[in-house]
Order: sequence, then structure tokens, then C-alpha cells
Amino acid sequence: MIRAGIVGGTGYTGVELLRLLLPHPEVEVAVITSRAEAGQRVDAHFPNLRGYGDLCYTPPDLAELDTLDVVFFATPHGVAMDHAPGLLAKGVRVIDLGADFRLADAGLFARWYGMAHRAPEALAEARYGLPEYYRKQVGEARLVANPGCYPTAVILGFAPLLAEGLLEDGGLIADCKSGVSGAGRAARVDLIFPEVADSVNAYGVSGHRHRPEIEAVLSDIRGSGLELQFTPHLMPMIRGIHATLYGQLRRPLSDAALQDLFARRYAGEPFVDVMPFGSHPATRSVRGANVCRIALHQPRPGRVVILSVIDNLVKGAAGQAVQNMNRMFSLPEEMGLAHIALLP
Ligand SMILES: NC(=O)C1=CN([C@@H]2O[C@H](COP(=O)(O)OP(=O)(O)OC[C@H]3O[C@@H](n4cnc5c(N)ncnc54)[C@H](OP(=O)(O)O)[C@@H]3O)[C@@H](O)[C@H]2O)C=CC1
Ligand SMILES: CC(=O)N[C@@H](CCC(=O)OP(=O)(O)O)C(=O)O
Repeated sequence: MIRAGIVGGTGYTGVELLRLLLPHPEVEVAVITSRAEAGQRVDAHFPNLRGYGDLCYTPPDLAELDTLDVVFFATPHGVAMDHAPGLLAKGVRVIDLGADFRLADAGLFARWYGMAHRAPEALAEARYGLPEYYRKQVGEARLVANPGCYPTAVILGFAPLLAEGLLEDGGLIADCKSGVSGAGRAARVDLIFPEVADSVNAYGVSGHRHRPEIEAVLSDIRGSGLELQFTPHLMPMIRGIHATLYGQLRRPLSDAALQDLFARRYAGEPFVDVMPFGSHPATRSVRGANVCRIALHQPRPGRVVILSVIDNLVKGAAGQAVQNMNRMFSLPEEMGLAHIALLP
């Protein structure tokens, strides 16, 4: 059995990790941390986990984490970078659901996250945990940077066309909507029910920290630098990300050729569903499942619109982290991730 620890076990992604890892046939969750709830039973706070053991929260303690096989950091940025080097030195593998190791360039990290990177050596060895594009690297990694939720939806949608050099540089747009759980569980007035219900707003239009992540990864996949407009919106729903991606083709492609390109690129990928051409995937169709559903449109010749939906807490966070763990420990990638989305 893989002995796993979760740092940040009271947040939405930490609890989602528990939902996926407690029934995982090859994993024993040995440590779950919370500073605020140390000593409390996990299922006293999260009754959906009753019947899955008697785990209690402990304070984050490096000596205890040192003894594990893998530690997941489901913490705000700036936490994992302080612990990862010590854990790696003890042979513990690390998966960070936060942003500490996503931007390979420490200068870029400092600019967007407002803090100097405190573990540049670990940053240099971290691998970006999007198995559909970095499967081999994830399999060999000791430290995996789990992608951001918006970047997962945007990259999986844009990458097949960009990798083939089929999109013009100008006019790449990612217009995205997120459920409120994307902002985490910490109390904030702008996230209480009367503030978010029955209303929609854009935010971060002039610059959101996921933009450099998306641009860096798509540039890497394409093999040359690119820029895009990323516009996130907060939606009055709990889970889900819906990305509407706009691009202009460099040369004419029929609808059937477009569809075939995506179908071939994601053939055999257990967690990417290329829907019939012209479909309109709903976030509801991925709720609770580790899947990204993609649909293609070409409303006018050359204008491509790609729709990509994920559950931010599953394929956008905890599910992808388990997929990465499976890969790092040479288990089948689908293990423990066979959930069908909740409908309605
Ligand atoms: N929500 C989402 O949809 C997604 C989130 N992410 C990222 O995953 C990470 C976790 O997100 P989320 O679950 O939403 O966050 P939450 O705010 O819901 O939870 C944060 C958790 O981290 C713990 N924590 C906070 N500060 C520290 C610290 N200094 N040391 C140790 N533990 C700490 C908290 O517990 P306590 O304070 O009691 O120790 C809590 O359990 C973030 O980096 C986020 O950006 C990534 C993709 C999607
Ligand atoms: C709705 C909402 O507020 N979403 C968050 C992004 C999700 C997240 O947690 O950020 P990471 O993926 O970088 O870890 C935001 O826009 O800041």
C-alpha cells in the first residue's frame, strides 16, 4: 500500500482528495493535517466520510510526513515550497495542488504570486502534472506540480490545434466560467450566498495568475511562444469550469477534419471525452468525475470555437492529483477514478 499524507485536509481540494483516496485500493491515508482542527475527527466535519475509518487531523509535522510515500499539498501557494525539499531529501514524493511549482521560471512566479520562490532547486526538478501531455515526465517525477483548474480546461481544449501549428497567433481567447468552490473554503464576504447567487461577474480581466501558466504550457506544447486573452467569470454554481476557446485557423479545415484531429489526439485517453461535432457540454455532465469533455464548432470557415468542461475539484484538482500519483507509482492511471458524473 502507498502511505499517503494530505496537508490542508479541511479545504475543498483536500476533502475531495479524501473522497477519492479513502476507497482507493492501493492507498492508505496515514496523515491528514489541519492547524485549526488538529485533534478533531475528520468525519465530524465531513459526514460524507463517515464509515471510512477514524482519521483525525494533526498539525503539519515534517517528522511524521517524512515517513510517508507521498504527500499531497492542498494548501495555498507558498506552503509546499517550504516543505518539498525536506520531503524529497527523505525519499517522499510530493504532489502540490497549489501553484508553487507550476511556473518553471522563478521570476515569473515572483511577479504573479508576489513572493520570491524559496525552493528554486525543487522548482527545477518539478514536472507539470498534465498526464495527457507530460505522461512520461510525470511517471519519472519525484515532485509534480498539479495544474491549475482553469489551465487544465483551457490547455486540453487548445493544445491539439496548437501542437499542429494550425491556429493564428493573434486572437486566441479563453473565456472561462468557474463555480464558487474554485475560490476555496476560507470565509470571504464576496463569496457568501447573497453576493454570488443570481449574478455573474468577470474578474482578473487585465491579468490573472493562470494566464502565464496557460501561456507557458501551450507555448511548450506548440514549440514557440504565444499569448492569449484569458477572462475568468464567477458563476452562481458550486462546482465546474466551462471554457469557451476561440481561435482562427491558419488554413482551411473541414468540420470532419477538425473532429478527426481531436478524436485521434485523445483516442485512448481515459479522461478526455471528445463529443460529437457541434455538441454543447454542460458542467453538470462532469460533476464529481475526473473527466474533461470537449466539443468543437466552426460557426464560420476558419473560426474555431472549442468548448471544454471539467469539475474544478476533480479533473481540475484532486482527481488529476490521483491520476498523477497513479502514474508516479506505476499503477493504472484510472485506478480509483472510475466515478460517473452526478446527474442532475
Ligand atoms: N478550489 C479549487 O477548485 C482548486 C484549488 N486549487 C489549489 O489548491 C490549493 C488548495 O485549495 P482549496 O482546497 O480550495 O483551499 P482551501 O482554502 O479550501 O483550503 C486550504 C487548506 O490548507 C490549510 N492551510 C492553510 N494554510 C496552511 C499552512 N500555512 N500550512 C499548512 N496548511 C495550511 C488549511 O487548513 P488549516 O488552516 O486548518 O491548516 C486548509 O485545509 C490552493 O493552492 C488552490 O489554489 C487548485 C485547483 C482547483
Ligand atoms: C473561482 C475562483 O476564484 N477561482 C480561483 C482559481 C482556482 C484556484 O484555486 O487557483 P489555482 O488553480 O491556481 O490553484 C481564482 O480565480 O483565483
